[in-house]
Amino acid sequence: MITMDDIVREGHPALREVAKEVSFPLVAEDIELGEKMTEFLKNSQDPELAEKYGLRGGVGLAAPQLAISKRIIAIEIPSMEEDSDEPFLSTVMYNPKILSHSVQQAAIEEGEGCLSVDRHVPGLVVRNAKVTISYFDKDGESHKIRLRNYAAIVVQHEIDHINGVMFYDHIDKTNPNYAPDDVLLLS
Ligand SMILES: CNC(=O)c1cccc(C)c1Nc1nc(N2CCN(c3ccccc3Cl)CC2)nc(N2CSC[C@H]2C(=O)NC)n1
Repeated sequence: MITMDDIVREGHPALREVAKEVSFPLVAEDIELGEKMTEFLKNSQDPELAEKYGLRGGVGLAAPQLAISKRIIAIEIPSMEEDSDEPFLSTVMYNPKILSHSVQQAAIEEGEGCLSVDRHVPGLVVRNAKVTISYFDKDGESHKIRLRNYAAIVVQHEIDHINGVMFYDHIDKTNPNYAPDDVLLLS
């Protein structure tokens, strides 16, 4: 299973590379990798397992964070309703691509965290509020989905990783809390 020891931290070159597309049909290794990334995110969200294995909670993970320079991301966003067992978004995206996005921008009011960044970096990470994404699933099927708000932010954060971009690259240097007047602040 993937633990925090497998996640590379700032300074590792893989975090600043443009990752390579995967080809289809996927090799077994890339299918298994996606499954292990999803398993990590689920474990990281389980209080007992997170405690037991010392995992930081995450809702997204990109292959470059495992020093694997491939365009693979895993998203595991739990549903907002406490009682529901179904996650809001649970998927492994191969060769994800932002096809289009809204003019409207959004940011997490409390800022963003990253499993590869062992420090608190304050500031607003202003992103597109809505994005249309294309990606392939493990069977090579093509998908096109529209995401908004928190899910859109998470997917953009992970797609940044496969392009060698870190969330703090987006934070305004002179005024980290600068908010464009019509940005949607999510909390
Ligand atoms: C500096 N302030 C902050 O970090 C910050 C501060 C407050 C609120 C938010 C919302 C913040 N921001 C933020 N919180 C998260 N989590 C909240 C906790 N959660 C989680 C943790 C444990 C169990 C289950 C779960 Cl669900 C996991 C996800 N995740 C991200 N990001 C940025 S996009 C990719 C995503 C990611 O997975 N990062 C590792 N940002």
